[in-house]
Amino acid sequence: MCAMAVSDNKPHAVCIPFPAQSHIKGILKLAKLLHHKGFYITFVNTEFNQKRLIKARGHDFLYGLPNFQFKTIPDGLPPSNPDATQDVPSLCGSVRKNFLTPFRNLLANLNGSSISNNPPVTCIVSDGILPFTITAAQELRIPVAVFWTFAACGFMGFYQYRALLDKGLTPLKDASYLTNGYLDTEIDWIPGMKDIPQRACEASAFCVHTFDALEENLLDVLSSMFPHVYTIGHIQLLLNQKLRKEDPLESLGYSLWKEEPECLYWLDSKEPSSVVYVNFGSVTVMSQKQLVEFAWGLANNNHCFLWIIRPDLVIGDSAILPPEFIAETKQRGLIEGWCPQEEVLNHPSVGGFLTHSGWNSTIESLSVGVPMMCWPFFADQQTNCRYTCNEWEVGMEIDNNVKRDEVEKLVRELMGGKKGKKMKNKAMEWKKLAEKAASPGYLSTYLSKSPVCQVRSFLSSQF
Ligand SMILES: O=c1ccn([C@@H]2O[C@H](COP(=O)(O)OP(=O)(O)O[C@H]3O[C@H](CO)[C@@H](O)[C@H](O)[C@H]3O)[C@@H](O)[C@H]2O)c(=O)[nH]1
Repeated sequence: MCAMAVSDNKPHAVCIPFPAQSHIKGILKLAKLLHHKGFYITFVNTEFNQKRLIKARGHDFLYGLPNFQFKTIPDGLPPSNPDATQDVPSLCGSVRKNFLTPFRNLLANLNGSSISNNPPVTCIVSDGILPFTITAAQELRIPVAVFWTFAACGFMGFYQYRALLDKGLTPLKDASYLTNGYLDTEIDWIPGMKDIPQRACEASAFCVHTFDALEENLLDVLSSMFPHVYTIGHIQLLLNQKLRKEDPLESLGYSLWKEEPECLYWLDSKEPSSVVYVNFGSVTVMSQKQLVEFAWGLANNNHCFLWIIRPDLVIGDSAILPPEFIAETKQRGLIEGWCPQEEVLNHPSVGGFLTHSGWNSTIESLSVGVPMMCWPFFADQQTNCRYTCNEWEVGMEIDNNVKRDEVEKLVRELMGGKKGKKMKNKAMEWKKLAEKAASPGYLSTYLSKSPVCQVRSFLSSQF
């Protein structure tokens, strides 16, 4: 009688992310919260990503966590660079074709009492973009909560793609449509059920990584489309409250690349709000020419910068920075391959963030009051950028065809101009609202205001 008997009574959540960095991070954070709520957790990675996590964090990170285990499934893709993000379209194709069978087998093994060492599976917590998990949950007749690591605006953007295609509004006919006024076409229809990304409405709960003050109108629309929509708040703020420093889960990290924490010491040596932090996330790539434009844009003003250049950031080759740039900026620039981003954004020396507008980077920046310069690349990033700049008023967009003069000008504005100061004040307002949305006791205020509930009520009531 012992640990096993205690575990036996626990609800058991099988948590599965889309197999890419930001999704793994988001779902792993949610898994930690669920574990804190008393769940037994099985966390499912692809074999490829599990190897990367072990390489970046050491083998021990998989073990020694009570009631928390990692399992793997194959991704069905041919071998690729083990230190680089896999090709996203190929991954999406493989998720559709190859993931259901091994996932189903894994669930059967977890429920096969003779060989498993865990309680029976009681629910699935799945990334919103993995429809096969809904099939698996229906087969086992257990609830499935989908978690969107996108904002509500990003989700709605994806949702509109379908309608835009159906109405023939996209793709654009030719390059002249970029400049002939076509892009000002007003989108004035109300979303209809037929366009909802497939299967999401079959989930037992629909959780979004956002907070209500940020996206109130869209959340109201979403909650009229789905029966159980929950905003989770900025998940790291919840974790900060819940997990004590000595909690073994605290040390469970998320990065597929080895983090280089030395940059935090470098930041310690800088003045408050004096450093531009530059990071394009885990998927964005750029040409060598674009890299050089960013480099000279950063060099041609006097601000310090911390620039994270992933080994696979530049298309088809390793990043080559001009020696003159290195010489000119060596006193005020630091270049690393990957960093503990949230600690960097939280550092008092960071005054602005040049980002690709991935959702995690955006909400991480908003939640600590750091204004942004946005260079969106693909997917939800253009939508996030638009909201960051126009709705939340904490960002300035850089043209896709990036030029050094524009980068130089916008960095200057961001770090000390009138607009930069206004954006900083606004970012501090969002920070307070994000903290409020994650504070104890916030639930009741929220429930009385809107039908969208917080994930905490979902966690305590669903299972
Ligand atoms: O040096 C680094 C760089 C990034 N990160 C973390 O990696 C995540 C990056 O996520 P995100 O900003 O969302 O960018 P992508 O990695 O590009 O994320 C993909 O997935 C997101 C949804 O999860 C989408 O919003 C993006 O458009 C899509 O590209 C964040 O949590 C960062 O804190 C680090 O810890 N260290």
